[in-house]
Amino acid sequence: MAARAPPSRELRAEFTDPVDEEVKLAVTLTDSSLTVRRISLLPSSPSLSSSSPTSATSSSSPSLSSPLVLSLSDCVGCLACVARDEDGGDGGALVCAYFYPRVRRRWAGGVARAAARHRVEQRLRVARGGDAAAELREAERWAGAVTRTAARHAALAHGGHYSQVCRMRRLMVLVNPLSGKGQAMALYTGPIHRMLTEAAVPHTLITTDYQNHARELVRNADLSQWSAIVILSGDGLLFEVINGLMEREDWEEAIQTPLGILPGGSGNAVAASVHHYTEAGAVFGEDLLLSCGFVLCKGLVCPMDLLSVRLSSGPRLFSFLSLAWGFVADVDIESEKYRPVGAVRFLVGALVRLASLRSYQGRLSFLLAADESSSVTATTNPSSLPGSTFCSSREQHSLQRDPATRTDPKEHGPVDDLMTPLGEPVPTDWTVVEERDFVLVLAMCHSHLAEDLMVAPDARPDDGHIHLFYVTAGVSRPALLRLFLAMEKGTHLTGESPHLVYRRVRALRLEPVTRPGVITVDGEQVEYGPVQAQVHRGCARIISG
Ligand SMILES: Nc1ncnc2c1ncn2[C@@H]1O[C@H](COP(=O)(O)OP(=O)(O)OP(=O)(O)O)[C@@H](O)[C@H]1O
Repeated sequence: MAARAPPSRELRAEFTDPVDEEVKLAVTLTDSSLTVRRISLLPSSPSLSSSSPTSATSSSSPSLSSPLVLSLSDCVGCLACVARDEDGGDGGALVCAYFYPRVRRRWAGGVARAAARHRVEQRLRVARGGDAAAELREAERWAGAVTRTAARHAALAHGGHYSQVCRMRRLMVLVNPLSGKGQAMALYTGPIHRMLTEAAVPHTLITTDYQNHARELVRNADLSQWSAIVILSGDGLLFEVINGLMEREDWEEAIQTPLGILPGGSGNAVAASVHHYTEAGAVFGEDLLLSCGFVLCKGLVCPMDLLSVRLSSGPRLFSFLSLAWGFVADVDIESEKYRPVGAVRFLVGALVRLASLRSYQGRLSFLLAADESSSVTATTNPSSLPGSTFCSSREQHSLQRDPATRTDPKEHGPVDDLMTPLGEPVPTDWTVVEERDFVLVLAMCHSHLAEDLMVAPDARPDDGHIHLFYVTAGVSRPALLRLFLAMEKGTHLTGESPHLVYRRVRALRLEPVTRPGVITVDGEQVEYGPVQAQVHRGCARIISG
């Protein structure tokens, strides 16, 4: 076999088909692809024989079949190994390259759906020459070249915004065996373990035994041993991990540990968001798992915003996803009882709650993002609601924002510089919403609230915005249902519903008056009462790309 490296950084060689040693394969590796052509022996043809890379017999000349072009952007890794023949003897050295290109499949009914990743394994056998060690070295040389070129291709394609997960240390893969329908372990032992092996990603699997196990683990872990922490579960386990990291003395360094997510829960909001950021069409279930597994193997890391959430009592929380009150929070908590049906639990819960639709009284204030239009419909308005911390705009102008001096000195994490303490009026540059009756208030940091709920299509992990939505009372049941159905494709914002308001903000405060009620942070129920949050841009890091 004659391998050479022409000036164009191409690598060319002739391999044989692992199934049929008689079949020769002409292989070319460029910066962007691996191309494989079968070399077939045909009756002499002057034009073909002149371009042939191999010698041919006197009665026939080699021709190249149409090429199989595999894009390195779809490659997770490439390994070298020794094949075994049927008797267990040395079957030659193999190069095994693993690709996950997107293909469009169809529903049984013939309706087109988004392209989903599927696995393609390309095996090449080094031509036998009698020196098994040299053949294995050649296979390793090719496997290394394919792996390095694919990694370089991924880094270049995504630009300087992304860094790469260190391959020298291990991934900590946390699995909640009870998440979703209780199938998370099967997802690991199936496609995920295979993918990580193909990508040669060293990792250690840890299953959680109880609630807050992951939180304790990461709070006390020697993080220098781990390249990233990956969650194969629902968003609840990610909530534990982020808050565990933020509880550490070395929180500033700890929260820089790259975080990866694989969908194993029932909502899988962050996994669906990570897939959305790849700019591919929506996929669900195992297709989403493969997409997130692929992103994980590529290992590109970008900054991720966190919300600092303050309740009227207790320590502050760090949120990466959502803060909800009203319809959405009620559905999330009430649908727990339908957990065995998986993601459909939210739909069932929404229909049940829709039947007994109610409104919730309270006050909502926020600090608009700098690039939001100042001509907002929400305006300041004095209130006479009980327990009000509202003050008129004149009163607000006389206030100083001095939050840094009001935080607990023992508290870990970034200083909340946009909020005044709960119980004091909001700063003067905040907007107080005139309406007092809401059907829902929902603040989002990512695009998706569930696999099939694209609430904030334009959200990006580090855009520095809280995507705030609220629906005011008076919305009809059909209109609210239409709104949620439109969220599957993210078209609800173009529907011009007079009851739906969307604002990009940097901080918000919610003061519920209706009691009892439910507030959730990242899908976890928290103390009911006044709550406020501000964004800390790029505070954490997520494997995305
Ligand atoms: N072994 C365990 N036993 C009991 N609870 C656990 C265990 N491991 C994790 N938990 C807790 O279970 C809760 C739900 O977990 P998780 O979010 O992973 O799954 P899910 O609720 O099915 O998914 P989603 O959040 O997408 O709906 C979390 O609050 C987590 O802290």
